[in-house]
Amino acid sequence: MLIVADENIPLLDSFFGDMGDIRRVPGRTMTAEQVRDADILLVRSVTQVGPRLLEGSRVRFVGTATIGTDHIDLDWLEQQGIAFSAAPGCNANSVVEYVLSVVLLHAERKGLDDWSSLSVGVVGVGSVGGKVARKLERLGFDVHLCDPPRAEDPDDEDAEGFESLADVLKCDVVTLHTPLTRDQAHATYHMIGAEELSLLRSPQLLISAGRGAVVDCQSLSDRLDQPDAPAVALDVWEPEPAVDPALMDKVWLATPHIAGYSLEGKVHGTEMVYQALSRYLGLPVRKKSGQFLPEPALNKVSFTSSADEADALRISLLSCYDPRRDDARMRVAIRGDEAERSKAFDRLRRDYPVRRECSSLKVQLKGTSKSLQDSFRAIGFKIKI
Ligand SMILES: NC(=O)c1ccc[n+]([C@@H]2O[C@H](COP(=O)([O-])OP(=O)(O)OC[C@H]3O[C@@H](n4cnc5c(N)ncnc54)[C@H](O)[C@@H]3O)[C@@H](O)[C@H]2O)c1
Ligand SMILES: O=C(O)[C@H](O)[C@H](O)COP(=O)(O)O
Repeated sequence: MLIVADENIPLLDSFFGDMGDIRRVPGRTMTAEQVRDADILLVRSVTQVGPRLLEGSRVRFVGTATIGTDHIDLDWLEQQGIAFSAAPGCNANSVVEYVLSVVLLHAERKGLDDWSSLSVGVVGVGSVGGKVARKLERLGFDVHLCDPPRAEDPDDEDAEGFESLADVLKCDVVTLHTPLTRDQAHATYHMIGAEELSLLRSPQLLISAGRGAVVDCQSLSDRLDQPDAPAVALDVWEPEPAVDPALMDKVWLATPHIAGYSLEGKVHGTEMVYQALSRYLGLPVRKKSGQFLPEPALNKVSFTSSADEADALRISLLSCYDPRRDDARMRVAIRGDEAERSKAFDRLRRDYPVRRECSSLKVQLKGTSKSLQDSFRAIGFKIKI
């Protein structure tokens, strides 16, 4: 069996080595020629999968080690009888930690003593947005939710209290977690356009961590030229990989589509596709991720009752993930003509440093308040009292 795989899928040999021969190819430029004799195709978000890539090939199973599926022509795969699996939720926690760190830095920049005094609007309340909302609620934030497809779904038992997009855009922070969809009810392509952007004003913060084209980035660039523009944190761009350097200069935090790039998120993505392929082939479905996610023995911090509680939370969260490091790397790397910028964007992603989630950090909280301990638990740290 021949498996053709994006070379940037981690742990290909460890997960798929016993299943067949693996041919690694660059995902961004994958060609029909490279996949023609494959039985299995494994991709990430940068490969467009549809008739142009697969017509005339032997491929019977396509797996994407990602949450998003907007790069896959799902209808065509179904018509062809080609099995498909994504990795829903694999890196949701990583995106949540990106959002929490961005909100923390925003509150700090605004000089707020209590970050949870901010109201947060979550647009798209699925796997990622739902987790963002639950964690923020546990941390005491005033959270508002917008998800019209769920609000209209009669079978969704938890679909309560959803608000309109216009109402949610009144929050201090608005964070976008919808898929990119076109030609369907509540399509999200350019959902945040000139009109919506005119409703967002300084000192509000817009975070975009779903897909770039959910925001009309030309309108965003124009809006950011105005003096009352909101602050913006962009993890996803329109277009990628050729990020517009003028837009990058105007946004507060610029990161190269890495919100989901924790080690845990990447390993779980590969494992979920491996398990789906095992089921498809009728092989035993094993869990292998644990061996690649060791407990980092050195990652321990401790605070006592004398610690400033806000500082303890801040130090711990930012020591796990500080988006300013990714922002700094991106601003240095993205330069030159379109081809150079595209290469730099992909290089930043390919060579991304190992990033562990908060659950990998052991925090000792001797003699601290119950509310601080609850906050650490809500974020996902392991705590020792
Ligand atoms: N930046 C990153 O690194 C990164 C990482 C993971 C996922 N993503 C993106 O985030 C998206 C969401 O992931 P998920 O796991 O939460 O998906 P999901 O399918 O679990 O949830 C998406 C939610 O968005 C809702 N939605 C759809 N159209 C909407 C609209 N017009 N307005 C408001 N809500 C709408 C859906 O009803 C659903 O509840 C993915 O599709 C992917 O594109 C980005
Ligand atoms: O959809 C997802 O899971 C994320 O956007 C993911 O982080 C994309 O990563 P890529 O496949 O582009 O490496």
